[in-house]
Amino acid sequence: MQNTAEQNAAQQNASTTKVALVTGAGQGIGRGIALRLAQDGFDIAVADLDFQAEKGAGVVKEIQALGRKAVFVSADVSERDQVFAAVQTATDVLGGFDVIVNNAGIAQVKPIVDITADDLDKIFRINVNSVVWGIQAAAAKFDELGHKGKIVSAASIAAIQGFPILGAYSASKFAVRGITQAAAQELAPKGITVNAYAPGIVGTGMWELIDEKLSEINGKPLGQNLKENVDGIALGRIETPDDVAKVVSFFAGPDSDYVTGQVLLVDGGMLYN
Ligand SMILES: NC(=O)c1ccc[n+]([C@@H]2O[C@H](COP(=O)([O-])OP(=O)(O)OC[C@H]3O[C@@H](n4cnc5c(N)ncnc54)[C@H](O)[C@@H]3O)[C@@H](O)[C@H]2O)c1
Ligand SMILES: CC(=O)[C@H](C)O
Repeated sequence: MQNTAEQNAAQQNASTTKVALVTGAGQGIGRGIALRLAQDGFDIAVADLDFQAEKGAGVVKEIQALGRKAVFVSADVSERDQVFAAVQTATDVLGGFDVIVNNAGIAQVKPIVDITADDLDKIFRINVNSVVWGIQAAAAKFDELGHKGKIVSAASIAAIQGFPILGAYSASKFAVRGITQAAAQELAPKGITVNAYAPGIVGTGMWELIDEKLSEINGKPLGQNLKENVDGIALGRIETPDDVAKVVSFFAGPDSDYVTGQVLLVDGGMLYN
């Protein structure tokens, strides 16, 4: 049977339009990544916790205004079944699955001597287990769809050098680095690349919280801890979500096809390797 021009066009679109799922995309760095990948031509699943649904819907509208398809998916990334369900929803609604960005994460601001078992359990479930679930869900979906894919996760400067009073957080981000290196080697035979971005001091809700908690601990005025950290950045300004999104765009796109297992510092010049 001969295809009509319309069928050909639909097939062409299905084979060229790519789908990315970004976790923690209701605000901050995740929102920046979702918008950038939409500009790159991806249709986007905006995943976040249920209480972020309104913000997520706003990001969906921003993506649609860029001419791409988008959907909000409610998911707690610490729950394996919710991550798998989010990948399935993205595939069903957007018609494919090519990239996962395991971006969602939390910070905890506490001296090591005060960290509890519950603290560690919580931060590892959200920052580390989530990355494993995201890798598993994406790799299974790429297999099912019979193509390669890209997995990108959020590390941090705290994945390269321990950050004082962010000990549990640093440990969780070191773990993301280890998982990224291991998964890259395991999944390379399938043509799946696994990389991570390591931002420095990004002006989001996370640093508002870190600054506030540090100030409670060390008595410095609000804004002072943030300022001191920004003062140490060689490029002389605080980082924006867009600065981070440019690196994720590279990892999600074809220019990084020969790059895997890497954790790329995007910190304006704080750490050097
Ligand atoms: N802000 C920084 O300076 C900085 C620096 C380095 C790395 N990072 C990392 O970048 C990522 C994004 O940070 P941000 O600054 O945008 O933080 P943010 O707090 O502004 O946003 C985090 C998002 O993740 C979501 N989230 C939290 N727990 C979740 C869960 N269990 N399931 C699903 N979503 C959840 C939140 O609802 C929120 O929308 C994090 O992994 C963070 O560790 C941030
Ligand atoms: C929050 C974060 O990862 C760095 C320490 O700014």
